[in-house]
Amino acid sequence: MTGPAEDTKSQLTLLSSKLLHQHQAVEAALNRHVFVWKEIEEKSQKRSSGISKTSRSHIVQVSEIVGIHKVEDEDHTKSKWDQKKTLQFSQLFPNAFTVFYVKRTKNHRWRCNEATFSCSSAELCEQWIQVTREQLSLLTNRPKRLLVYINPFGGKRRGKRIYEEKVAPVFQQAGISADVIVTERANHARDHLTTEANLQQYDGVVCVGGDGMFSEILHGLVARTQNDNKVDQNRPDAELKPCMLRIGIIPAGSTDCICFATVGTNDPVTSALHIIIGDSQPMDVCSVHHNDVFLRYSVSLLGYGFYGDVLADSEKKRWLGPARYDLSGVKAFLCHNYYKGTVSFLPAEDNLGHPRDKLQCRFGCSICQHKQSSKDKLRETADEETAAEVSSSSWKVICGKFIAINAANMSCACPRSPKGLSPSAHLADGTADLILVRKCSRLDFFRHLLRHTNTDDQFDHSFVEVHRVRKFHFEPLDPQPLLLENQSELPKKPGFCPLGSAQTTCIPSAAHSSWNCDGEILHHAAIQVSVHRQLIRLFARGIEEQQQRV
Ligand SMILES: CCCCCCCCCCCCC/C=C/[C@@H](O)[C@H](COP(=O)(O)O)NC(=O)CCCCCCCCCCCCCCC
Ligand SMILES: Nc1ncnc2c1ncn2[C@@H]1O[C@H](COP(=O)(O)OP(=O)(O)O)[C@@H](O)[C@H]1O
Ligand SMILES: [Ca+2]
Repeated sequence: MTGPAEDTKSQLTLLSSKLLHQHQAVEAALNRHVFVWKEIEEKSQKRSSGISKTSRSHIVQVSEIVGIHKVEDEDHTKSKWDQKKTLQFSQLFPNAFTVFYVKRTKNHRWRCNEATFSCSSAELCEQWIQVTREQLSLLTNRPKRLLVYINPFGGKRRGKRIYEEKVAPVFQQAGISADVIVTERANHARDHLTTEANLQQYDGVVCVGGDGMFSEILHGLVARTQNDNKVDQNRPDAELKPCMLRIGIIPAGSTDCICFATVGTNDPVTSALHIIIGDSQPMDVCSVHHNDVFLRYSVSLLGYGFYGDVLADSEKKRWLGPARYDLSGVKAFLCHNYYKGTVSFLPAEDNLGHPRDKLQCRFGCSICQHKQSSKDKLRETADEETAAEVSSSSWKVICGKFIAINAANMSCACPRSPKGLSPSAHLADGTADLILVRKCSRLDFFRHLLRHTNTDDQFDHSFVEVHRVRKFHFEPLDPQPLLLENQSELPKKPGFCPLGSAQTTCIPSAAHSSWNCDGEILHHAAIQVSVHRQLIRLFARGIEEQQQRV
């Protein structure tokens, strides 16, 4: 908190002078928080026109300045054409500097804007650059050195190009140095982070790829942190140590749900700018165990049934790129499998809201800032038997036939479904939204799916229920494959689903489905899941409520 004296200090003008901007005289000023410039009206102009126009002023937050540079003859980050223009400019106005800053555009996209100012002397130009850089150096949340992993095969295989053409130039403008590793195999990044990387020299880790690549970084960093702190990941009740390094995501994958749900868009330049200004978004992580053996962590979707089947089928179609999910989605929809099982869960406290309360997690979300009380903690650490004594609202058990069981630890918003699987799920509240879709007709399931793409409530169906939970377990019931509808019409080849007929049936490839854990297949159907509140931090800020324009 800043007191009144501190407030006055922060508003003190550090530098103020008349400069030239786009052939127009401006009064520019810098204090600890903002850089402002205002067009100066020529007196003679005012008199002759007889109208006093309000002069335009521009305000840039210091926290959103990317960098400041002297206009030099040579700038290798620019194209040949831009270099030529810069050369001409610097000959006309020798003492000029350019400020690079964040500009908000449509749909949560950010761009790096620039404004050039020429000064009356070389000394003044140097002074502007030096004082502004001093202010930027006071912003200690900004990373200086990053470790970057690029998956060259993610999404449309554009990761390397996206990094080199869109991200590296802005990192350079911001004075960030990056050590880049292009991965050579799956789990290369995870293994390097877990055992090899010298993490002390970095202020953050960046992944260029999709949700699968993010998952590698997550597993590497969390495992490394637990190993360093002697925490046993195999214990489902272990209190995991939070990771110190923040993670940045440059989206270059197929779904990009983690980036989309934490930034509001899947745009590489926007992500790079959130990294540069040092944003920080805490995030919950689910740990998944099978019989006291650690399986994986998840931050977005843990899906059994429909999304598990989509993923298992899509793995065979990787060559199709992002379209594999649509094809496998249609196939799983037509197969229309359901699975028997028992779900038990520990509901979250009422003060953490409800999946249907329409309170979406946004920048500065108050639900995510809510501190857990000691009573809540006690209730959470108690097991199923003793929990009943601690609180009346303890573990609940539901048996049934499910088309899908989805645990959304965050909204899971992505370009396919801009509001996500659970539009009101929170990024950092210590809970996940558990969505149970019971056996229903194909038409009803289609209606439910369709509502993920429009504004209708996907939970407003008799066969769907949703709970906000801190932990849950799943136990599959039936060891035999479940066959739907006309058994007589079964195709001979297992796993083959004839397309185009609503009456056709499909043999599930197994009695059980598999779990889709952030895009990775889990081979155990019986799992125990706990949400670990704010275990990691991203270079993001959550989705901004209103578009502010500079
Ligand atoms: C009728 C249209 C229905 C559209 C329903 C869309 C719901 C989409 C929800 C997506 C949640 C995504 C959660 C994130 C998962 C990712 O971690 C994970 C890995 O991502 P990566 O490859 O980038 O590493 N991605 C996925 O598992 C992909 C899930 C995508 C599922 C797409 C399903 C499409 C269903 C189409 C059914 C169409 C029925 C049409 C009948 C004629
Ligand atoms: N060099 C590599 N070769 C093959 N697979 C890789 C490589 N680097 C990462 N992977 C793996 O590729 C998978 C998909 O990566 P991801 O970046 O999420 O793309 P997509 O969104 O298209 O699935 C992940 O499981 C990751 O572990
Ligand atoms: Ca959550």
